[in-house]
Amino acid sequence: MPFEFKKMEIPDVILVTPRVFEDDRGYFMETYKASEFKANGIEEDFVQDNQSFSKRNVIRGLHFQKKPHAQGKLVRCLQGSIWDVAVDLRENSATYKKWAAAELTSDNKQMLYIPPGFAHGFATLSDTAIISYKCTAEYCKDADSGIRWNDPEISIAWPVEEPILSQKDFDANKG
Ligand SMILES: Cc1cn([C@H]2C[C@H](O)[C@@H](COP(=O)(O)OP(=O)(O)O[C@H]3O[C@H](C)C(=O)[C@H](O)[C@H]3O)O2)c(=O)[nH]c1=O
Repeated sequence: MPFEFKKMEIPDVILVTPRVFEDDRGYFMETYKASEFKANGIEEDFVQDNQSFSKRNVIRGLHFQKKPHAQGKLVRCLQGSIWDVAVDLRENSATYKKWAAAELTSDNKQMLYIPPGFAHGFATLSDTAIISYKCTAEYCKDADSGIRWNDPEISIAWPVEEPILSQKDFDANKG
């Protein structure tokens, strides 16, 4: 089994651990396989890949796209380490406005699946971090939305105190 799938405390959020094949040259690993993922609760198809580079203490988020452009995301950290967060915004969910998080690093090679209907954000824990993530819907600027990274109703225990934010994310703080 090349992947291990572990449901988080919000069961639809899934932590995926790939099998890493190491040898004298370095390592190889599969990072996605439709048959394995579909058999383990990640049934959506992915249609767009993104990559971003962030400096220490950057928080990107919390972002989501409004229906019918809601995106699921499969996030992994290629360099450095991030603290990745999913917030359940599905109003009929038993875990509405609850959050789940995982530390994704270039060493642990773990991936977090965040389903459509969730907000996503992360904090950069290393000097720099590069993430790559697959999306189940294409970017739609008009559907782009977000909630405050430090929304008191959600109260995420961020490991960063005075984050570096984009103007968009900073302005979200003005409520
Ligand atoms: C997301 C996206 C952005 N853009 C353009 C729009 C802006 O001119 C520029 C930077 O976008 P933004 O500041 O929204 O980038 P992030 O703050 O990294 O946003 C992302 O961060 C959180 C963590 C996410 O999960 C989302 O994928 C996304 O919201 O790229 C595109 O052209 N295509 C895209 O798919």
